Amino acid sequence: MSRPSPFRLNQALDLTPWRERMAARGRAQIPDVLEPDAAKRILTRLEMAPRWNLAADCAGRHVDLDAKGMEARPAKDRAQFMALVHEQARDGFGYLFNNIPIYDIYHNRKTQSHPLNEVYELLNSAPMLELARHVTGCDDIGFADAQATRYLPGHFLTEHDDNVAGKNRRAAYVLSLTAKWRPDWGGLTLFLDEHGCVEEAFAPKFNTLSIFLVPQRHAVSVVAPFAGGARYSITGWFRAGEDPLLRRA
Ligand SMILES: O=C(O)CCC(=O)C(=O)O
Ligand SMILES: [Fe+2]
Repeated sequence: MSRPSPFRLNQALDLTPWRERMAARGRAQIPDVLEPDAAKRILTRLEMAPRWNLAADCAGRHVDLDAKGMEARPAKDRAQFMALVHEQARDGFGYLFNNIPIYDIYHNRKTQSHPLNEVYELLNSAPMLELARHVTGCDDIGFADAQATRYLPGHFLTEHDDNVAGKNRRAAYVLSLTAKWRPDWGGLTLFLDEHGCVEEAFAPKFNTLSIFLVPQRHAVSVVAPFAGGARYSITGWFRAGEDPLLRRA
């Protein structure tokens, strides 16, 4: 028997404007998406998480390091690592941010009591998937994958379009849980047109759900050295069909 979810959508949400915005522009930023208490409790779980990975593209290779372990490395090693990450980002696809792989953790039998499993369940709850189908018009959305992300000063994600063959990603989402943010701290989700101009930017905002259709060119601008906090989100994709990992024995 499944447990009742501790996290619920805001029952008073009117999705009409966001569905219209999505139809017109392929993206929408929905405020107050969860019950406020739910958003606060998820943020607390992220703030208390004992381990964050440092995810990066280092010389063209994806690496997942232990964020705290990296901080403890000699300055020379860190500088060498950063030089490779920056070189990759300059003209290619690059990224540097902290993450917790919620989807993988949920599907790993060894971590059945992980505090973020309920976040996977929220994203895959009937009301959330119904919201995603309703707002995007993609009726075949059947599940969501998810990771928690934390962008600290210097973190970024360069331009890409989220399109990966075989993943059936219909729409990307970013559930922002950043309690206090200023757009001049960076960390903006930038949407780019075919000329490389910024069409629109979504700033982190507590308890908002950004949804945008795949494929679509976008980037996360670098977080400023003077940012007054961390940019916390749950991000992933609403995907067509059944979650392939639910078919385990
Ligand atoms: O965090 C964001 O605003 C966007 C994240 C993103 O584009 C991605 O993970 O592919
Ligand atoms: Fe993306």
